[in-house]
Amino acid sequence: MTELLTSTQMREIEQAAIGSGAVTGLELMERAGQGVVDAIFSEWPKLKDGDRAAVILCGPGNNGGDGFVIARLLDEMGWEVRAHLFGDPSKLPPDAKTNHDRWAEKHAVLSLSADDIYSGPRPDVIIDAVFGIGLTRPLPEHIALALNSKAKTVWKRATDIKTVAVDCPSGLDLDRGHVLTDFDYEDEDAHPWPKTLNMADLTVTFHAPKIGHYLGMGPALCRKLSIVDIGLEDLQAERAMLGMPPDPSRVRLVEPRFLGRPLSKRIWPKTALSKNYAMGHKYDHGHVIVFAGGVGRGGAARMAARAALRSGAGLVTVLCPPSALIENACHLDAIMLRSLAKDQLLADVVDGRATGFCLGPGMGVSDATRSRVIEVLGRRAAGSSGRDPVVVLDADALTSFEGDPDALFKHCHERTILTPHEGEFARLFQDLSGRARTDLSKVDAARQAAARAGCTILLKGPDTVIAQPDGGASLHAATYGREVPWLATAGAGDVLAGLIAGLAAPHLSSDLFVMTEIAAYLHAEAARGFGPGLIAEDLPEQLPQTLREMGC
Ligand SMILES: NC(=O)C1=CN([C@@H]2O[C@H](COP(=O)(O)OP(=O)(O)OC[C@H]3O[C@@H](n4cnc5c(N)ncnc54)[C@H](O)[C@@H]3O)[C@@H](O)[C@H]2O)[C@@H](O)CC1
Ligand SMILES: Nc1ncnc2c1ncn2[C@@H]1O[C@H](COP(=O)(O)OP(=O)(O)O)[C@@H](O)[C@H]1O
Ligand SMILES: [K+]
Repeated sequence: MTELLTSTQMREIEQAAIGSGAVTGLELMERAGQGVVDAIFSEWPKLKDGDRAAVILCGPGNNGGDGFVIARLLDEMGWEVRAHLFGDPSKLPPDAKTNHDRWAEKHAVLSLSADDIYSGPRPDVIIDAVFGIGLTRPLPEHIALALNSKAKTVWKRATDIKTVAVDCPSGLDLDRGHVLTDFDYEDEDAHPWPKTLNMADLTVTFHAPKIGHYLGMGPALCRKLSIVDIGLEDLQAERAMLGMPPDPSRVRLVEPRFLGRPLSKRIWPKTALSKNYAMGHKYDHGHVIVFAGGVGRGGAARMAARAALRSGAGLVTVLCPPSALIENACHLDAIMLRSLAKDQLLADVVDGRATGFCLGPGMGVSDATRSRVIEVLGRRAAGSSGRDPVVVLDADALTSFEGDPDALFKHCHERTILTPHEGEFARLFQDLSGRARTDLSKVDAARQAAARAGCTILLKGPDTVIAQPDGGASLHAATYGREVPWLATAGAGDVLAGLIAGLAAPHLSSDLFVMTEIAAYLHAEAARGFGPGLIAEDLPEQLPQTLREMGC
């Protein structure tokens, strides 16, 4: 699956399946438990050999029920199994109780505390089936201590003991990717990570990944994600393939897959790009205008301009103050250059054929930047194209509106995109910032911001969220095998702004949201292709190879 579900959506899908009579809750629990066991042997085939032992940690809900299924299945395979329960067995929900009782007929059910677990013999596998999508509040402290990844070091060769999380490492909020905690931070201001961390070697989830698997701390705690089909597939298929407008009720992952299968390179991103059109004239591919700052501050804009030209724009022009003309002329060839004095009108130097604008990188935080942004947002569709020019606002173009964001939002139109990192986002949307949004996921914060600003928002990070005002949202994840920590380098965001402008400016390109998804993907793929040691200048130069590899 390439759609990420909320806990509520997962419950609805499960309830619809049970309500239709297609399956019972008990059958789903059996498939879930079997799926976890299969995933373990697929990940570590050697565990099939020899005498093996498991510790199963079960919680008070259906996640715990999955745990008792796993305990029974491993026991039937000859494993030495110890099951621990947190909670009162008489209060377990019906299916979990059935599986608990089946286990308890023949085996002891131990209590769940660090002392009880770690005083026992060394297992090969620890199964964390304490909480899944039903977590509503921070873990009780004694459970957090029992689940602390460091606790298993009391056993020899602790790093060889595999921890497998059922649905998620317990304590992770699957809607937000936060760890709920109400005790002991190491140092709340410096790094708001909890003191005890529950990290899995493998996380097995059911039907589809949940949003929290991909946001915030999710990937660091889940480490590796396996999605198990429990037979709900036909009931809630994905609806919106990449390249098509997003389904506002879902969040899609920006990766070339659909319905669990790889998407052909002939479809995405190729068909969304204007350079598929063999007869195209350079103006058909759009003219992007990038605004540069003053003397010595033009590098950011030049990198954005180069990314715009490499990604598909037919023409790119850098506009700079007259004083910076010589500096820029020394650096630019294929990219055109014009000077624009502070009091000069844009219309004096840019004709109506400009189809894309990129403002912010290196421009300076000032009233002059604000005025230019508003002037550019006032330029609307020219001629018969019917499409407003795309306007990408990044960095200083955003910060210039700190304290008065409505002055920006009232001018934004549907071909506008704001591309903040968390710091810039907080300046425009203080109440939705990382610190403020305890009850809101990064995805919902970006959705609300997009609705407020009336335009598309790309909120950066290893978990980059793209959202539009109708709630359509996607998540580009540089995680689970696509890590590119070396992309956290000065100027990488400037390149992304230029990429979006270059991809979305052509007349024949798909809509802004779809092109922004492609930009985020290309950006990370170029960084992956180049590898460690990357600096921002390398990104535009890597693009031809990346585009070729993506079949464009
Ligand atoms: N929804 C589905 O489609 C399926 C769900 N299954 C399993 O069922 C799980 C969901 O089951 P539940 O909805 O029962 O939820 P959980 O088992 O995740 O937990 C719910 C229970 O924990 C309690 N609780 C929550 N936070 C607590 C805290 N901090 N301290 C103490 N108690 C706390 C709740 O009051 C409730 O009793 C999934 O994660 C999955 O493992 C599977 O059996 C397969 C199908
Ligand atoms: N750890 C990371 N993994 C993957 N991508 C990252 C990571 N950190 C930052 N990025 C990406 O790098 C870019 C940095 O942009 P930004 O913060 O605006 O930097 P700058 O202003 O220096 O250009 C963004 O596209 C962001 O998503
Ligand atoms: K769990």
